Amino acid sequence: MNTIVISIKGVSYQYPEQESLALNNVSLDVYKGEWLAIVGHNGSGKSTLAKMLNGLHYPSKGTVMIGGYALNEENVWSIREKLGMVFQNPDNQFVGTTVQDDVAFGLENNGVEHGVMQERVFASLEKVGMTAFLNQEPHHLSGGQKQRVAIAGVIALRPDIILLDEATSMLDPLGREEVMNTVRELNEKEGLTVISITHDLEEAAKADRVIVLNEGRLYTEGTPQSIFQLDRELLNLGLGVPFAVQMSQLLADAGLQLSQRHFNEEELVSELWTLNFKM
Ligand SMILES: Nc1ncnc2c1ncn2[C@@H]1O[C@H](COP(=O)(O)OP(=O)(O)OP(=O)(O)O)[C@@H](O)[C@H]1O
Repeated sequence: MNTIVISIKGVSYQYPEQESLALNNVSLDVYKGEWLAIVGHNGSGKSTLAKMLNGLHYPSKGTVMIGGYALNEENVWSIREKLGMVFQNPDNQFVGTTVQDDVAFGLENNGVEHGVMQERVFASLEKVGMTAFLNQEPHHLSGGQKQRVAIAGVIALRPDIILLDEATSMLDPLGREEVMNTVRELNEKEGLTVISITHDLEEAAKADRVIVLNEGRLYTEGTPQSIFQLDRELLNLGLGVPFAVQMSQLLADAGLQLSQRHFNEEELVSELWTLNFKM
């Protein structure tokens, strides 16, 4: 995991007519094949960073390199081939009248030959477990299914990096799990580099590495384990530690040693279930 696919150096960004910086001297690297979560309270700069990585904003100061290209107007289309985005609202992302038309849209725009396009559409839908819905109209799907189709549309274009900008925040718990499992498979089996921008720390717990933004600055970074140990500091930043982490800590304080620190309720319950309590 040592190849750098994104390098951000000393980046600042200021919106016109805003006094404070939306991004303030941010430096970070993203490594090939990792799953990086970027978390932060409202207004911490997450969306500004996501938009920058998609070439919608250019740094006021500093440099961004993505897949070997410097971020500038000349390279923006090459960069968008390397980095695909999935956005928050599943309903705003559809352009096709059927699932397969939708996934084919980007390929058609890129002039991919018909036979190749059909193969890629099918393969992409297979990777997200949606081949049974080829001819369905997208608006008949659940939120989680819609986001999986959106992901298929992105991976059909074969990017190296996928950026999920709050892609699960409008979904119910089942939809969230569906999307997260899909992303995990793409990350593990296909080696896709994943950046997930989220305010949900339970989701961030699934990442290899977490970056915390606060008021436009990189506050800290580390494994989910090390970030959750910040506990009260996270609360001060407006970020809640997941319930399972707090509960595991309370149980440990009360003398109940669990085999590991659990990040979600299902894992915690499945261990607690196996324990025999002496009354
Ligand atoms: N289009 C805009 N014009 C002016 N200021 C903006 C604009 N978008 C964001 N900002 C400001 O930039 C700062 C960072 O906002 P940003 O949306 O990047 O944060 P965020 O972490 O994504 O927040 P949220 O979780 O609420 O989306 C905030 O102070 C915000 O008010």
